[in-house]
Formats: sequence, C-alpha cells, structure tokens
Amino acid sequence: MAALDDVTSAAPASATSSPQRPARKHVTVISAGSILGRSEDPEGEHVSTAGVSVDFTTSAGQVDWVTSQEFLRASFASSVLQCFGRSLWQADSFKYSFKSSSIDQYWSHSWAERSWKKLLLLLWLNNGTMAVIFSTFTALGVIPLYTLGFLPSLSGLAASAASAEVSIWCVAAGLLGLLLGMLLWRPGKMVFIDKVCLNEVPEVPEVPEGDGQLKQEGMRNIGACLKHSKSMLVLWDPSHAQQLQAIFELATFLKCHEGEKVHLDIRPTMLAPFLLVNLAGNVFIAVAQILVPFDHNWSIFLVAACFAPYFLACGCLLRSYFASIQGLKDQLGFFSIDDTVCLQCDRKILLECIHVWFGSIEDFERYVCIKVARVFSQRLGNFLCQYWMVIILSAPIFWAHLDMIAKAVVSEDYGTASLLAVTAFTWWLGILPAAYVLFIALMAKSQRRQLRRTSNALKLCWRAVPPCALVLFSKFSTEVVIENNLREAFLGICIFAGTMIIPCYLVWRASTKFAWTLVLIPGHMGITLWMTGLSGSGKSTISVALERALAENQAKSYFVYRLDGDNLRFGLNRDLGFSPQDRKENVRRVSEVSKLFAEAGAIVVAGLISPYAADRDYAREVHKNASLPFMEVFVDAPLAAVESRDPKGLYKKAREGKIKGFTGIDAPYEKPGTPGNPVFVDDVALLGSQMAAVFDSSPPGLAAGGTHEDTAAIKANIIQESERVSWLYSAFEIRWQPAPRKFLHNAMHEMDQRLDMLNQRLEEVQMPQSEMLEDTHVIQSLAKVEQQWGKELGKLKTELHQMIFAHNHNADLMKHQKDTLDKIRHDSLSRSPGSGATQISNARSMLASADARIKAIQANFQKMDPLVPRVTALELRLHHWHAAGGLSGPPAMGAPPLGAYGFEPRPVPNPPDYEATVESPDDEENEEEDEEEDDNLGALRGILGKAIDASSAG
Ligand SMILES: Nc1ncnc2c1ncn2[C@@H]1O[C@H](COP(=O)(O)OS(=O)(=O)O)[C@@H](OP(=O)(O)O)[C@H]1O
Ligand SMILES: Nc1ncnc2c1ncn2[C@@H]1O[C@H](COP(=O)(O)OP(=O)(O)O)[C@@H](O)[C@H]1O
Repeated sequence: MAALDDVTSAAPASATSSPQRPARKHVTVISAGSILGRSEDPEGEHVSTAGVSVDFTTSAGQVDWVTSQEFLRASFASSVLQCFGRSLWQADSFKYSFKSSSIDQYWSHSWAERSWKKLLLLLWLNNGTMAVIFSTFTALGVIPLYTLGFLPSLSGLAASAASAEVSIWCVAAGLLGLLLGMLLWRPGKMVFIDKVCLNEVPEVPEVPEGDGQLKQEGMRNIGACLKHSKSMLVLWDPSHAQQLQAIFELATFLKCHEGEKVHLDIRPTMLAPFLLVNLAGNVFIAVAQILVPFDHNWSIFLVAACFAPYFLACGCLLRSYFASIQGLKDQLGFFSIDDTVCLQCDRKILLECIHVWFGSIEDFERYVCIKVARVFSQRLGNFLCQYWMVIILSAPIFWAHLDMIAKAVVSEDYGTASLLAVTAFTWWLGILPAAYVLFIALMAKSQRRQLRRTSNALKLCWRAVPPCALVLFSKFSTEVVIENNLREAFLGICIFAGTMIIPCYLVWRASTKFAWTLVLIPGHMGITLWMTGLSGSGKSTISVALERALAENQAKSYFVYRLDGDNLRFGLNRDLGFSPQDRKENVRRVSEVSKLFAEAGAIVVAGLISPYAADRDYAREVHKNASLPFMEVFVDAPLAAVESRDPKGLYKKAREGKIKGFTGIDAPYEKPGTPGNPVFVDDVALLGSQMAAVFDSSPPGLAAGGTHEDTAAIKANIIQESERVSWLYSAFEIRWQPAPRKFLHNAMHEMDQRLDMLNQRLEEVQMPQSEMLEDTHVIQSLAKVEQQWGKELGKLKTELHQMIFAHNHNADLMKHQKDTLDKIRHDSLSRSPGSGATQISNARSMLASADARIKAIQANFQKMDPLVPRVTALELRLHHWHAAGGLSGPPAMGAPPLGAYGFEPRPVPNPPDYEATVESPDDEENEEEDEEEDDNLGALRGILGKAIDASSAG
C-alpha cells in the first residue's frame, strides 16, 4: 500500500487547480492486487481477500480486471431512453441494467452537464434517423389524403385567388411523425451508462455491502466495462476535460482498444439546443414558405426579418461552442490531474484505476495530453458538418415542398408539381446542407479571430450573408425558372438542379475542409535536444536557427529554450574550468537545468562540447529517469574545418600551447557512437522532421554562415535520432529501411537473369570444345570468353559484393531491432501483471508479429545465397581456362574474392551508401583495383622472366 500512499499524496483529493504545480514523486506501478488491498498469488491471476477468490482472467486467457462478472453490466438503449429517459431521472434506475459481458456502446458523459441536453442528444443520435425517415414517409402519405379531399385546405396569405388555398398537412404530419419516431423508436443496442449500470449496487456475495463498498467496487470495474465495450459515445461539454471520471473513461477506452478498429463518437451536448433551434427555425421557415408565397415584394423582407433571430441564435450557439473548443486546447494540452474534479465519483478509486490501466499518474497525464487531445481534435473540429445531420435538420423544408406539390396536384398543375419535386430534392440534399456548412465554417472562423463583444452581433450578421446569398440565389433562380417556363422547363429545371448541385458540392467540400482546419493543437511535450561537437563546429549557430524556426515559423509556435555551454560559463558555471571533472560537473548541471525546462514542456536546445560519452550518457539518464525524451545530435564538423574557422582564435592559441587541455587539440573528444536506450514518447519523429526541415529552408543563421559541409549529416542525424527515440512508443512499429531491401530484391533478380545469360553463352562456347577442336581454337574461344564476359563477371562480382555489404548491414539492423525486441520482451515479462495487462499483452502480440517479420525478411535474404556459389563456379571455370589455356593477363574480375564475405551477419565498418551504389556502381574503383592487380602480375612476370633468362643464361 506504500505505492498507493504515494499516489494519494501526489494527487490530493481536493480538486482545486494549483498555479504552482508541486513536483511529483515517481509512483511505481502497482498491481491490481495491491490496489484492492489483497494478496496476489504467484501467478498473479487470482486475487484473494477475506477468503474470497476472484478470477481476473477471461476465457481467452486475457486479464481484464473485472473483480466479479456481476459488474459487467449493460442496459438496452431503449430502456434508458423510454418515457423521456425516465431511467436517467429515477433513483432506482439500476433495475434497468442486467449482467452482460458484451456491451455495444459505452455512453460517457459529464455529471456537470444538464440532463435534458444529454437526453435530447441521445434521443436524436439514437432515434433521429429513423424518426426522420418515418416522418418523411408520413408527410408523403398525407399528399394523397389531401389531394383526394380527405383533408381540408387552409387559407394562405396570398392575394391572388389561385394561390389562396394551401396545405400545411405534410409539415404537420412530418412534425408529428418526427416526435413519435423520436419518442417511440426502440433502439435494440446494449449500452453501458453509469447512471443505470453503476450507480446502484448489484448483489455480489463476495463483497460485503455497507459503507458503499459495492459501489466502489463497481467503479473499480469501469475499466473492464470499457474494455468489453465495442464502441463509445461521449457526450461532450466544456467541463469534460475537468471531470476525472469522464476523461478517465475516454482515455481508458482508447488505451484498452489500441490497435483495434473500434468506433468512437464524440458529440457535444450543445448539439441538443442547436438541433432544437434549427428544427424550430426550419419549421417556421417551412410554414412561412407555404403561407407567404415568394411572389410578393414585401415577403422577402418578412422572411428575412423572421430569419434574423434564428440566425443570431444559431450563430451564438456555434460561437460559444467553438470558444469552448479553444478552451479545450489549454485544458488538454497541459492536462493535469490536479485540475480535475470528481462529481458523483470516488477520486481515490479512480486514481487506483489509473494506476492499473496506465501505470502512473504521469503516464495517464501524458496519454491525455497526446492521445486524447488528438482524438478530440479530430472529432470535434467538424462535428456539425456531417451530411446526415444536416439532412435531418432541413427535413421540414422538404415537407413544405411536399405541401406545395400537393397544392399543385389539387390545382391539376402537374408541370409545377414535377418541377417542385425536383427543386424539393435540390434544396433538401444540396443547397441547404451547403448553406449550413458554410455558415458553420464562417462561425468557426469568426471565433478564431476572437471578435470583440461589441461588434459580435454585427459581425455575426455579416457572416450570415454568404449562406443567405446562396439560399436566395437558388430560391430566385428556382422561381424564375418556374414562372417563365413552367411545363416546358422540366429539362431546364433538371439542368438547374444539376448546376446547383455542383456549386453546393464545392461549397460543402471547401467548408468542411475549412472547418477541419479548426482542429485544436495540443500543447507539446518537453524534450531535450543535446548538441555536441567540437568548439566552432556550429552548435550555437544551429541551435539559434532551430530555436527561431521552431518558435517563429511554425503553424504552432513551440516553447523553445536554448542553453549554450559557452554562455552558461559566464553565470551558472563560472566556477568551472576545463578539467575532465569540471566538464563532467558542467554537463551535470546543464542536464539538470534542461530536465527542469523539459519538464515544464519546453523544447530545450542545449549546445555543449560535452566531449565525454559518459557525461552525455549521464544527461540522457537524467532525462530518462524523468520520462522525458532526449535526443543527442552530433554536430559533426571535422577538426580541420573547425580549426580553419577558428572564430575565437582559440585553436591557434591551443596550437601555440597558450591554452592547455583544449578539446580536439590536447584534450579528447569522444564521438557519439552507439545510441542509448530509447525513451517512450510520441511525436518526436514529427518534431525531428520539422527540425530537419530547418536545414532545407536555409534559416538566417545558417545562410549567413555559408553552407556547412556537414549540414546533411546533421540533418540525417536529427531525423535518425528522433526516429530512434520515438520508435518504441509508436506502438512497436518497426521501421525497416526500405531502400536496401528494394535494392537487394531488384539486384538479386537482375543478377539471376545475367547469370543465366552468362551460363547460356558459356554453353555456346563449350560446343566447339566437345567437338574436340584444336588447341588453338580452344584458346581463341577462351580468349573470347575472357574478353567478352570476364569483365562482365567482374562487374557482377562487384555488385554481388555490394549486395553482401547491404545484406550484412541489414542483418546488423535486424540484429539491433531483435536485441531491442528481446529487451522489451524481457522487460515486459519481468513486469508484474498489475502494471498494465493490456500493454503487456499488446506488446507481446506486437513482438510476435515483429519476430515473424524478421523471419520473413531473413528468408528473403537467404534467396541471395545460391547466387554466390554460381558466381564462384563461373569464376573457377574462367580461372581453369586461364590455367589451361595460358591466356594473356588475369581475368578482369575487379571485386575481391566472394569467399571474403561470409553470409553470417557481421559488422561492417563503413556501410556503403546504398542509394549511390544502386545508381552508380563504383566502376572507377574497380578499374583501379584491376590496374593494381595488373601491375602486380606484370612485376611477377618481370621477375619470372628475369629468372628464366638467368636460368637459360646459366
Ligand atoms: N580548453 C578548452 N576546451 C574547450 N573549450 C574551451 C576551452 N577553453 C575555453 N573554451 C571555450 O569554452 C566553450 C566550451 O564550453 P562548454 O561548456 O561547451 O565545454 S564542455 O562541454 O564543458 O567541454 C567553447 O565554446 P564553443 O566554441 O561555443 O563550444 C570554447 O570557446
Ligand atoms: N552551417 C555552417 N556553415 C558554415 N559555417 C558555419 C556553419 N555553422 C556555423 N558556422 C560557423 O562556424 C563558426 C562557429 O560556429 P558556432 O555556432 O559558434 O560554433 P560552436 O557553438 O559549436 O562553437 C561561426 O563563425 C559560424 O559562422
């Protein structure tokens, strides 16, 4: 329980937000057993207390943290929603739930939000589509009743006698149908909602009732219910991120379904009033459309006057919604559990659950900052732009058209009726959705510009102009076509509908895209970028450029802090010299300062010579212990280059012996070599690529300093390092180098073909041999072979040699990956089952798939093996011919003997640049080697010749 005490002391029960957040203790991962105050058996699967044994494993053998199956509960959505959602109001709503290990949807909500909003939204989301279909068919069904005279006509406000009789039966029937559909439709899915499934206590014999223990036990099992849920619906409101239970539910759902395809729906509760206002507004417009025909000069002003409050109401709702999304950015980007509140939930139990599912509070917070924030940004950015929702909203306009069609049919004006049918669909499916989405996008934009309150109303009206213009334009053009062409214009109206659909589609596309750009950007995590390199290598220059690029030229500006070793020696480290001990202390202090800044969320760019690998490892360790990412970037400028720059004249002085112990001259610099242990963090690769982009965009600092000869290397280093750092966290996704693999595959194929060709040609050459030709012919043939294919074979060997290099290098990479996998496997096995069963089981399945991939790639590599003996055989044959035929000169095979490259993976000192080798095999080098061999043989011949001469003379 000691670990638990740590938790509670780290996260006080009072949920007040503290301006100065106390430094947290590191809480070790605790097992579910210790959380529940129980003793675990050695297997870790059965937990017992007071003689109670509870099985934590499912039939599939997975641990799912359910203390009793009784706590896995669900209710039918219809039972929750029936009778105006009475289960949500009643005290004894628990009776509507039942034991179920399968939950279709988990309904998560915040207790701070008003119940009517949540209920209305639930009704809308679950019954809305069916209700609209039902109501539209009801409205359609009314047309024959009206046209056959079963329903009376009403008097319109029109002056002309022809249009005096009108019908609003379709609108009325549609409305009634909508209401009945919403209230009476019974969705059959099984859902979990805490009010019904959790707030009361089930009868579990193992757990004694009293002091709310059962209720607490139910809370403990929330995670299991989330794990057993196939999808989730979040009823979001601005207080959501501050509600510990709500944010825990969402984070846990994401966590325990990582890598699975599950459905997550996040809907703001503000949708409920928005839908009500829109529905009411559209019904009003529909009725106005029927009663006040558009042919009156004054009617347009009347309609506009009626529109205004409706627009204002919608605009205000939308703007407050978008403002709350902006708030979410701060809430989640810098999420802290201390800032959350617990309404109707037990904070202590939720903290226990967080430890079970996330390992520690810090891990949970990080998960919320990164993963949950991203999910919100994806889902909430364009929530209203869904087509089906707008279709439901604008259904009353369609019903109004049905009424007008009914009226036209009664007047036996079938031409107008058919024209109206076309326009009804054009309006319903094209124009109105486009106008809606345009309006929403404009409201989002107005929020981003943060209008001042005084000008709000005016600007809102101004923003309403484009969608209104779109609507009015289509209305006018419809009327013009109807008025002027009537029956003959059927084709015309079809063309009109078609031409309206295209701009509507374009407006829709543009607006939804526009709304998408509203996505919130979560605050970034801290990270330290440790620049190491000789004095004058460019650490400061690159750091300044990075700082500027990250802080100024990004869509979101990062919080960057630069620590320069040289400058720090004037203050923090002024008492230090350049002895190894002092340099160690220098690095230690700067590491600690970097860690503090990174903890506060900064991207720290520290530039220190830090010549000793052990000191840099220490800096890495400091960050690793604080779960902070650390990237070591080697600013790799050679000594000759920095000495020629010598901006401070220090190298000169050092050479003259005026400065002692100068790095690179008479003090060592240990180049960075093997990478350290990866740190779990997300988005570092992205940051790395952004930083690497700095080198492409010639930032001011670098441009002024000219082109750094090692810029490309530094850039590659940053990318490589960031990939390495982010490697583990990115769900164990293993990045294989694609280029060498592709190269190997293609090269093997090509070489296979060329070997076939060579063999074929050799067979041709052998033909005369078998016919026992004279020696001279054989010698001539062999000379031809030598001339034509010796070089070819040499080239082939060179390529195979390069392939073997690539193969060995890839094998090294694989070995590295495999070692890391083994380490992870070892770590995961050594962790207790309470430390996050899901992570471990996920990790294990990923390890298994990674193993399978390694094996597959190894098998692929093995295909290269037969090529080597074939080339060697050819080589031998040529060699024998040489020996037999006494050809002049050695065969032109530039590459070293193939036997030199074993097929066992082994370290290659300087792996070749694969891209370069594919594109341009190093012919020059081969030729040089050829020449060298020629020279050697020439010398040998010379010696032999002299020996023969001497012997003949003797
Ligand atoms: N003996 C000796 N060796 C190396 N460097 C020397 C020395 N004496 C002074 N300087 C200047 O000090 C700057 C290096 O400080 P650092 O804190 O980065 O060095 S270290 O990490 O402690 O090795 C370094 O600045 P930069 O050129 O910016 O790296 C030098 O200008
Ligand atoms: N990319 C570059 N190309 C050419 N010269 C550079 C580059 N980066 C730095 N320099 C030059 O090298 C010198 C030392 O750079 P500086 O950033 O002060 O190195 P350090 O901080 O490692 O001592 C400066 O004169 C600078 O103009």
